[in-house]
Amino acid sequence: MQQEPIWALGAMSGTSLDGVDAAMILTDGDQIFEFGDTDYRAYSDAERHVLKDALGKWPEDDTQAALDVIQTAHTEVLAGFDGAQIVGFHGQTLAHDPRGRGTHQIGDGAALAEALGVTTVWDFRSTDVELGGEGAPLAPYFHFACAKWIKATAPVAFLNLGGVGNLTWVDPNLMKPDAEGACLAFDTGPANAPINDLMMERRGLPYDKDGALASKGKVVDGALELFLEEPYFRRMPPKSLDRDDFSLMLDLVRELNDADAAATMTAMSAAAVMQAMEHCPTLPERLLVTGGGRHNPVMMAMLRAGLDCDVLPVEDVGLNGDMLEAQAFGYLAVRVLRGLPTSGPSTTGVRAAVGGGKISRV
Ligand SMILES: Nc1ncnc2c1ncn2[C@@H]1O[C@H](COP(=O)(O)OP(=O)(O)OP(=O)(O)O)[C@@H](O)[C@H]1O
Ligand SMILES: CC(=O)N[C@H]1[C@@H]2OC[C@@H](O2)[C@@H](O)[C@@H]1O[C@H](C)C(=O)O
Repeated sequence: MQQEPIWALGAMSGTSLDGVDAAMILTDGDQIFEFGDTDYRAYSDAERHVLKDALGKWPEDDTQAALDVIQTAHTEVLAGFDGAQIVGFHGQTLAHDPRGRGTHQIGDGAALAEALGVTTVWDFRSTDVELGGEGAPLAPYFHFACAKWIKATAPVAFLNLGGVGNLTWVDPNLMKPDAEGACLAFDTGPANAPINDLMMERRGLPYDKDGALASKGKVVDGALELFLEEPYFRRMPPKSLDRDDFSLMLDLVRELNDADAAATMTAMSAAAVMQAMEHCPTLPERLLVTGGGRHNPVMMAMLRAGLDCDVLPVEDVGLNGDMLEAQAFGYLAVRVLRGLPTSGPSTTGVRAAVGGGKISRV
């Protein structure tokens, strides 16, 4: 039975620890009806420091200071929205080891629900991991809805270039995202996180703005080839990564000058995407790029040079690449509320479609 669409407010704090993205979306948990207001709340340097210190920590560790930062920042930004009927609260991933210790997001959804007076869905990844899935990526079912929203009629792929990269191949001709053959999704490899680490180490800067440093360097093939020998690329999807799983990249460029190191690392992230495309059932006509990496012209040019399909920022099809993840968690919150699955065998590798997420009602 068709249910009424409701306004959901999604919030995401990503691996790059820059701040909280928040966005409204009108959905019935199946279709997207409308995108609404968005906002962003940056972390102060002190807050970012606290969060950085907590990366890699597990539930038994003391992460109270980081939790306080997450609760404060989210409450502040989300309280500025009117009309939300439900909140989707991702929280902050501190550690992700789905085949080992599990996955760990901090964020107290019950406290947030109480502070905002709005029912909140949170802890989206644990159930999937407990049932044998990767717990990530979770945006794919939302990407499927986006493919319908942009009225795609042929397979299309979404690429999120955040700290880590993730890809969703979608066949919009199927009815539901959990139908067999509708989605294939996985993390491609490192995207911006190692480049940011290099910039911090070599230049004391948070990132390579507009690929300025990479554009002055040359790609060193030997280092790139060594990188591509990493077994992750040959593992069949679904598969997922933690932010620092590829910290070895920094060692591969240790002897290179700053510009060559930046160019080579940017090429590594692009090459990881090219490897990923080989796993897709078909080469899509369009690769729609979201996340901060779409602002890096060097990375985009490398993708365009290496792929035999159109490589476009999602803005070219009317989506907001800064807010797609926040919108995704609003969309997923409505799916959880309505008992619809949020992941399945082709997105996280979980044995059967599963609806993750706790609901804290007010
Ligand atoms: N103009 C730009 N030039 C180059 N890189 C950029 C630019 N703008 C953003 N970036 C990169 O994008 C990153 C932020 O991307 P994004 O906000 O998608 O990450 P995130 O959501 O935290 O990550 P994830 O999706 O892995 O959780 C920055 O840290 C930077 O590396
Ligand atoms: C464990 C975790 O938080 N993973 C993030 C991270 O950032 C990008 C990539 O790695 C993706 O797997 C995921 O986020 C997006 C929003 C997702 O779940 O789809």
